[in-house]
Amino acid sequence: MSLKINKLTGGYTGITIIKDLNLNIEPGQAIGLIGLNGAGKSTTIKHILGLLRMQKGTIELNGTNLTQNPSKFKKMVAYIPETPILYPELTLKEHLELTMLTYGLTDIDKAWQRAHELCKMFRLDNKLDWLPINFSKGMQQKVMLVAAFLANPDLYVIDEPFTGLDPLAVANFIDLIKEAVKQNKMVLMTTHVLAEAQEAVQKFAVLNNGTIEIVGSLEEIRSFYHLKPTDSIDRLYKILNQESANE
Ligand SMILES: Nc1ncnc2c1ncn2[C@@H]1O[C@H](COP(=O)(O)OP(=O)(O)OP(=O)(O)O)[C@@H](O)[C@H]1O
Repeated sequence: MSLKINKLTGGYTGITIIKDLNLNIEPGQAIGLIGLNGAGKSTTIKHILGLLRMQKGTIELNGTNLTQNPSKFKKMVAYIPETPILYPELTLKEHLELTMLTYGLTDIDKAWQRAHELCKMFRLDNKLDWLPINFSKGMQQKVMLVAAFLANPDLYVIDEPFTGLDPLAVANFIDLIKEAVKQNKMVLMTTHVLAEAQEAVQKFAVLNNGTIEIVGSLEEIRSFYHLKPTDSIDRLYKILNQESANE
């Protein structure tokens, strides 16, 4: 049981963005993927979601190879995008029903009990008949969260989780990630908000020049990039910027 990305090389037609990227996530591990704008965080995520064709390398989740068995692989993954993706013609209730169907949740009573708990947590419990057009951006994001945690997959892939959520929702979200980690789930989240992310993840992976330069705690990363104890962690981005300018 684990996510294993081995020597991934990929990107877009005619453009290589990711080069020989290796990353492992073990059960019960949450990793923050960090790097400058344009470093390739979203591109890496798109590869894990099977949305881009790899040029080289392999991606395996719990022994299932993404290229060889994409449908089995994708059922073990829930994606929480930065910009919510909802069906305009489906109500919140119908989105949740669709999630139950897609992820094969067979115990419907138990699934609805969990759905109600999650909706209550994000103050959506009296909005089951609402359509996405009636929701604010933050509320739409919460619908994505409810659906993902209802799906209860082995791997959560989360893009910039904290933008647009109120502090109460951020705290609830972090609690849900911690709970998932306790249940041996895996989490990969991209973020620029290191302080909040640090509450949810144990380690960060630094993406630079198309590859992962180091995976470690913020302390280990500080030491890897020779940051002084008095330096703010934001200085890391200045160093990465200089490194990519020298490439
Ligand atoms: N559809 C696309 N076609 C071609 N190039 C793309 C496409 N999407 C992104 N890129 C390029 O891929 C590189 C990595 O972009 P990506 O979106 O993965 O960065 P990121 O690390 O997620 O950045 P940010 O922090 O700004 O979200 C950039 O140079 C970008 O211009």
